[in-house]
Amino acid sequence: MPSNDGERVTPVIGLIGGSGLYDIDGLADKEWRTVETPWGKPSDQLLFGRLGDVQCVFLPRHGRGHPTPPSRLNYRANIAALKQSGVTDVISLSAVGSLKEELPPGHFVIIDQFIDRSFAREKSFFDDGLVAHVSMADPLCPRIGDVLEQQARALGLPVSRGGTYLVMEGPQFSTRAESNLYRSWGCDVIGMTNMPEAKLAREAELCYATVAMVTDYDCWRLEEEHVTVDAVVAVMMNNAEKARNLVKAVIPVLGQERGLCPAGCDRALSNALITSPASRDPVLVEALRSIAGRVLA
Ligand SMILES: CSC[C@H]1O[C@H](OP(=O)(O)O)[C@H](O)[C@@H]1O
Ligand SMILES: Nc1ncnc2[nH]cnc12
Repeated sequence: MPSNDGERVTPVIGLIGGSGLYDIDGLADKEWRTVETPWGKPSDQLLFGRLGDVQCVFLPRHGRGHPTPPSRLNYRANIAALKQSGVTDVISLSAVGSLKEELPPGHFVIIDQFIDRSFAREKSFFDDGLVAHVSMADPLCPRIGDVLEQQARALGLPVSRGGTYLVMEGPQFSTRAESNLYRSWGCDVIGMTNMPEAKLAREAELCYATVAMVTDYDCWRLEEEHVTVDAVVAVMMNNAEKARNLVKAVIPVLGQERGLCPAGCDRALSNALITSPASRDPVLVEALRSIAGRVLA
């Protein structure tokens, strides 16, 4: 378990593996464990283990074997399960389509912004009886982003720092008009899963960063075949190896004892609750203790 003892944190690293990444090798003392949350079941059991002295928890976002589509993922249970497991820092590993010529398949983008066009998902832990508004101005943790960038460059991986990930509902891929619209908005990559994941991570005061691994050019590039699952999976076989190497390089750095996050991700709820204590729903407050206990008396 992590100790978040005042100003000192012993990090526990959470890894959310996307399409094509259903396991993580190289961990010692591996054990798949069932974790229940007040929001129901996460996508699968969580894989607990350690790399050196650093505790890690891996969750296959769609479940092992990929049974669950993006709109049916229980994002709240996934994030709550990581939080309840003591995770402090989350790395989201995701397959994405490219919306820019200069981001070819095989390229990694350390995302710094999102546009959330998903609409059929539960997006908050908070509800009637306890209302909270966290800031999403900077939705990703720059501290983790720095480490990801340094280690990716040291490994010689093709990587860009910064980029906007457009989150679509799916499960169908985009029409060409949509793809061109998102390009006209200046978006860099497109995927179906990182929202509301990043919003919920912020509400749970988790540091969260995304490595978006380009698998295809979506459907806007006329000289290219439009995206298919087969194409995504073929490229992911390659990307997965690079992602595993990146994770193994990043964990020993991120896992070192540290102070609170300079970006404030781990204190996101400090100024976010608006419902007066007397007006709070006690049942909801009890459920919220697992993710927001720090700010609930
Ligand atoms: C198999 S292609 C579409 C699928 O891949 C991405 O998933 P993830 O972010 O979990 O890697 C995309 O968002 C879609 O869910
Ligand atoms: N083109 C694309 N659109 C949405 N999600 C994706 N995941 C991988 N490629 C994608």
